[in-house]
Amino acid sequence: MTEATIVVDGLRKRFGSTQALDGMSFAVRAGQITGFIGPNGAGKSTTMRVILGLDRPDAGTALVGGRPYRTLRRPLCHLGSLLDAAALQPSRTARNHLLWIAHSQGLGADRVDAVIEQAGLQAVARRAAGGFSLGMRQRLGIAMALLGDPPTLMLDEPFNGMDPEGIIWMRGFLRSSAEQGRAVLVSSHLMSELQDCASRVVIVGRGRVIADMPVADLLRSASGGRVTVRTGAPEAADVLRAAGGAVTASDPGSVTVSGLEPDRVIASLSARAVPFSEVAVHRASLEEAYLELTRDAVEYRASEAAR
Ligand SMILES: Nc1ncnc2c1ncn2[C@@H]1O[C@H](COP(=O)(O)OP(=O)(O)OP(=O)(O)O)[C@@H](O)[C@H]1O
Repeated sequence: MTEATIVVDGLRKRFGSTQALDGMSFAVRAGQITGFIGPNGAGKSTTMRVILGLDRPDAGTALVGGRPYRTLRRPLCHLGSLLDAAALQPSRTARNHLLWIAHSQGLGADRVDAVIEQAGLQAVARRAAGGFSLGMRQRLGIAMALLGDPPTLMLDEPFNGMDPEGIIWMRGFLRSSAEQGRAVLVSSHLMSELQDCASRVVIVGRGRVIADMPVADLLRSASGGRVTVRTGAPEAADVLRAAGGAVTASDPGSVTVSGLEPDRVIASLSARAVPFSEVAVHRASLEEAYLELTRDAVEYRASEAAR
């Protein structure tokens, strides 16, 4: 297993009566995009702020490369982050903004030109950042995160305000960062943005981790092993039950069964000469899997609000 670059262990944080973090623990590994996903208020931003030393936890630890972020001598060379894309000095050009940060970290102008190119900002680098769209600000934030060429990136809602072209660009950027060996933690409350991009997801609700697993496993568990058979044969459901399947839906044109592999479904029907025309394995989208897992966390919030 690759070395973990961010390790969060047992974080707790209370704001007044709100328990924002309630035992948050997970690790982010090199060469992977880890999606950090949860409903509004689940504690994603607070966790990221704690990792950066911007909020102090009531309990627990957050380490970057084995050390607290605040103790790192050149932090931008360890962890690049995008937390609030709107936080800019509006009259400063994008390039000057980057030069200013680079200078404060002992980095040269060569790094500034490199990240302007990596973030696709060449055409607007000499314009005042105050006039940037949110999508352009996100790109400027990405450029800032890359200044120190860090092994780890942590991005809070980087798809916010991006147009479809920007979203595709961002996915490509995240993918190539992971391919280069970086550890990438990306928060989002939209699963669809991370589909086909994250290899692992940490799903959170109510300040703690609900699921932490490879995306492929999450999809497999959410699909529930359901198989739909297109058949008009009335005996199909009974045959599949007799083979050990649980029939979850049955209508004149099809039967849906769980607990049987597609091969077994085909073999059972064929053995009894039951005619069928199609066998389809149900694949859950990441969105469906996520909604299934976070339903309780969301309902909790809704019922709290209703009180
Ligand atoms: N500075 C603060 N003062 C008071 N409450 C806060 C503060 N920061 C966060 N909270 C509360 O802590 C909880 C977690 O918030 P957080 O922003 O970490 O969630 P999130 O998962 O990032 O949500 P979102 O998807 O909406 O950004 C929320 O109930 C929020 O209102």
